[in-house]
Amino acid sequence: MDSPCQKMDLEAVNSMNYEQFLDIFGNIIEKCPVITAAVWSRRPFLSFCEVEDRVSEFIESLPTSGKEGILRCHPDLAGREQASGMLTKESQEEQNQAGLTSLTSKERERMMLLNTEYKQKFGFPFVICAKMSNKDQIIKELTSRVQNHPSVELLKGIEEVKKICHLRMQDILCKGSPLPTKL
Ligand SMILES: NC(=O)N[C@H]1NC(=O)NC1=O
Repeated sequence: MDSPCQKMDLEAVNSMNYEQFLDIFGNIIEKCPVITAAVWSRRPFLSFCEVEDRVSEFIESLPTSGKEGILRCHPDLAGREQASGMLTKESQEEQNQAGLTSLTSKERERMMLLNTEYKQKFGFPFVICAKMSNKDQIIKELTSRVQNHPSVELLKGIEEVKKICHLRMQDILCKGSPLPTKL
């Protein structure tokens, strides 16, 4: 379903050139603008929902290594990039909202240990839609998911990527992100 607070005009989106489309939707999948760039060719979209469907189709068409690659583009939660101010603005906002920027030193240490254990086991980072959670739930999930089989975690991680994408799309549409000046 399309977002009820949709402010951006679908016609305007359908008439964007790929640079404009990438400017606005380039980070709906964290640091994977190639996905947005591929999806642009599928215009015209009949709804904003269809943009997300095309993104999901693209992701599902990838082999395991490609899906793992998408997960690897995600920063650790409460990790090095956050500490050094290197997060994308989207990830920064998501981690803020989940309370991950105000962890106690004990919580931060626990997250770091678990993140390291998770990456060593699976070869990709733990991914969860931070905005749909809070720091306590995230630590609990991480503690539990690190026990899973790699094939389960690949599926779970990709499901979370799609949730993150959905909220990023909603955010763009609700904020009525300014259309590119070139239009
Ligand atoms: N590792 C991880 O889950 N990162 C992501 N999650 C989220 O909500 N934003 C991110 O950058």
